[in-house]
Amino acid sequence: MGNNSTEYFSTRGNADILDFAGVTLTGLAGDGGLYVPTHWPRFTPEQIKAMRGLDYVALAARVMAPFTQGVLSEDELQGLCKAAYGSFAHSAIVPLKQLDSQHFLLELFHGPTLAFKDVALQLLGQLFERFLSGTDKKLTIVGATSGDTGSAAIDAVAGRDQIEIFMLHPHDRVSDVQRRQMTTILAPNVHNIAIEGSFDDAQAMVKRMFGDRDVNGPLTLSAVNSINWARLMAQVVYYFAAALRLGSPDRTIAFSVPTGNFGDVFAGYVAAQMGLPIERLIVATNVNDILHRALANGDYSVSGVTPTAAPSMDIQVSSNFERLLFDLEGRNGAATLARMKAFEASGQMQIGPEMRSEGDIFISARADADDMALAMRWAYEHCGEVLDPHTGIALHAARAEMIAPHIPVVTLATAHPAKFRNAVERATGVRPALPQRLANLFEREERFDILPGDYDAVRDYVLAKAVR
Ligand SMILES: Cc1ncc(COP(=O)(O)O)c(C=O)c1O
Ligand SMILES: N[C@@H](CCOP(=O)(O)O)C(=O)O
Repeated sequence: MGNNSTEYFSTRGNADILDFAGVTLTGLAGDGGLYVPTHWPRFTPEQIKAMRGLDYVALAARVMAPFTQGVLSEDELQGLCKAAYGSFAHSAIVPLKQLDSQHFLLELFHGPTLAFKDVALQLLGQLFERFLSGTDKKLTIVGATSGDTGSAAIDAVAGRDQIEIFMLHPHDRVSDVQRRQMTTILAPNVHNIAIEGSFDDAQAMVKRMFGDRDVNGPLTLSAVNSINWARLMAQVVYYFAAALRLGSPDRTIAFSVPTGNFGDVFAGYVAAQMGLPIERLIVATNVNDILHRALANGDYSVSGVTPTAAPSMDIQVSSNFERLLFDLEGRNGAATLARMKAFEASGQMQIGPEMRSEGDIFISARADADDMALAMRWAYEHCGEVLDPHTGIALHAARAEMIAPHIPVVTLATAHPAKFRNAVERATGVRPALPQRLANLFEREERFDILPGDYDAVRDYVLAKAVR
């Protein structure tokens, strides 16, 4: 690690300190915690003003450079971002649309797999290539998906020589388009596993494999989920992009974010720590509302996962909430470790009012099926916009929360509506067509294995199939 490298430590305080290349390749910290930079870098208002007019690639490199210091220069980052975002179907990469006098949509779904995950995962694919090339290292990626991370990660690494990927999704709980986007990629380094269980079960198995010496020893594991710091870092950029277009830093902005694993909205929190004037981050959940309960009244208690029409948000245990808890605990690793261990044992955690008030940039709202459908209908009938269900939930929250009328509220549009054609048709009467690049998706051959929701079965499968 170079002397001036940005350093990363674990939220649980008991893992190796790494530089940017180290955290990117490692994924989950050795003590089970999540890596974060040892301090949040901060831009002055003048530095943010100087970002006005940069195109997305140049902006991305400028915003991310403080996190890659000592490992990648801003110029090197620009080269990687250019390669990553070349496959996006919109020249603005993340176009911003106005809905009414206060509300805006930030479209994050113009990447190859039609969800916001591409913004980070296309870059992560480039980063892996950069850090592995010239070495004889081989990475085995184990990931869990409730529908979108899976295809975006597979697209980013399919066919790469030094990487093999095992992606777990909950059987029959993702949309047919989402499943086919993963299971029709037949590259030999891609393994799709449908597990009998929920996304939470899949995510727990993935984390357990990282700590299992019988797996993470013979294999060198890495992560594509948002437990990997590089994922979040790339997502910080679009908060800057939207806010700059709306007049930041001279104006404060609110964002409404459809939330499941707390990664996307945590990236907004990071943008605020870096000096972007964010008025509020609205955490929008579906009926799997643990985050809404936690932020509204301190009750972070797990209940069963209910399948909904917004399946990518059918999550209860939100990985990145630990990164927020770490900050709310005053960045105290021992306190965070004790809190997380107690939660893992009991499935319950109380967050006191003083601690919640430290995180008062967040507000939250929960949308049920009717709220979601009404918001989707409003967007279609009043603005001519066909939204996917996840975006519908965030738009419901954006309109329900009382944000002062002079503050623009940007709803993150996280997926293309065609990924959820049946739910969109039920809500709006419109059946969105698949974009040209996926037009023959339903004619392609699928390949995946179905496994019981049992850790040993999944671990044995990975060990048997992985090429060492
Ligand atoms: C379309 C869509 N919207 C929202 C979310 C929730 O994002 P996060 O898990 O980062 O909170 C997901 C899943 O990550 C998703 O796929
Ligand atoms: N909603 C996600 C769940 C995984 O979240 P991640 O951001 O941690 O990868 C999905 O679509 O897979």
